[in-house]
Amino acid sequence: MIVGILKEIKVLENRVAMTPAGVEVMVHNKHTVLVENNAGVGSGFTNEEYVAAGATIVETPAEVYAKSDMVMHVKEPQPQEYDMIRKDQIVFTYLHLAADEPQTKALMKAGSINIAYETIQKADGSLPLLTPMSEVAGRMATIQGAMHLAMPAGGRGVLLGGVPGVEPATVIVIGGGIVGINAAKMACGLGAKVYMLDTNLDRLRYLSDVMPANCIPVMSSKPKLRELMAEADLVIGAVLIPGAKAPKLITRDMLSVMKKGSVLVDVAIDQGGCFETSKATTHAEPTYEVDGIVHYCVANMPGAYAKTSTLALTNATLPYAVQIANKGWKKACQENKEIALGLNVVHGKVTFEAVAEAFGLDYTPIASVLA
Ligand SMILES: NC(=O)C1=CN([C@@H]2O[C@H](COP(=O)(O)OP(=O)(O)OC[C@H]3O[C@@H](n4cnc5c(N)ncnc54)[C@H](O)[C@@H]3O)[C@@H](O)[C@H]2O)C=CC1
Ligand SMILES: CC(=O)C(=O)O
Ligand SMILES: [Mg+2]
Repeated sequence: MIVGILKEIKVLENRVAMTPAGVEVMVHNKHTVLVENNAGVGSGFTNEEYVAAGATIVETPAEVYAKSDMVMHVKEPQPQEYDMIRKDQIVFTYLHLAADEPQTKALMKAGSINIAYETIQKADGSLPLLTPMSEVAGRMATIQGAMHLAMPAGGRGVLLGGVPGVEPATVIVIGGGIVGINAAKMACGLGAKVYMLDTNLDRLRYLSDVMPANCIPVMSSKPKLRELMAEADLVIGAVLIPGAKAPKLITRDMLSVMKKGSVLVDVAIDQGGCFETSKATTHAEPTYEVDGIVHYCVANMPGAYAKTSTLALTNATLPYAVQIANKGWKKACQENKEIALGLNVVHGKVTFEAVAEAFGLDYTPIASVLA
């Protein structure tokens, strides 16, 4: 198979979908790898390193799309790429379709096979290609929240850990999954008072076992959220219903009980966001203010720490990419249910129920496209 690695074009996105080490593995499996010019530079990999690993450098994204059987990105294809995607081409990347109707329609029109990193799922419910970036984004959420609590950044001037004789800040983490536990670990380490909210009682039991004493896991409910909003200095949104649009848990009226200059970091923004007042921002202009509350809603947070993130992401994606390249998408999906669950749009049909539901489109079960 010919595998094409595209250069990321989202604002200040520095990750790349395959490292030179990954190219070596692909070439060893008898595949041809095309890498767009300078695709790896933001992550510290030169064209020469890719060539030494066996790749061919191509100049333009149009050439990558025109020649590849499977294209790999990190972030979703951008509007200027929609017309380059070919019928029957495999597109393997983060897609986050339930929050993005234009992209869903564009991929349907293209007739491509679109496999989303974020909905590939193991039998135990875990999301192996989302996990590494959730680890990065969770840790980063606390760092960004702490930075934006500084007054020059628009915040209320509270240091997360306080100092001897002065109380620490209160951090609320909504969603106690991978993003949530990583955010809370950092906030606890800095000495904040941390509440973690989740609706899954087993998860709350686990958090209660493993987290330090300054972390308080509590059952998530609207009244509890409303009560905690009044106390919060920093709120981190980290909920997920896999593949679906995020539920809006903090409504605009709830901002009125918050202290002015508090900070909301909506990590779930890639699935549409869990605060009613969230809208996606970029690393170039990451924050805006609503009713005196600072909002940070960057949809590709790990792109800012590209050297760590590219290695973490490609450790996870490569084994799946190799299976798809070795077997073709259909056999890879037939033999590995985890990959089949990544199928979101196939030959114009929406094969992920939550995406179809989000836009009132017809849903086609995966089994019928694999038959
Ligand atoms: N903005 C960015 O750059 C990035 C965003 N993300 C996003 O962060 C979000 C969280 O991802 P993960 O932590 O990996 O997911 P996860 O599946 O590990 O955790 C989600 C948690 O939310 C909980 N939950 C669901 N509904 C809830 C509710 N109503 N109230 C409270 N808790 C609820 C679940 O029980 C689960 O424990 C996803 O939308 C993911 O795509 C992940 C990485 C980077
Ligand atoms: C998961 C995701 O949206 C990201 O890594 O950018
Ligand atoms: Mg997106």
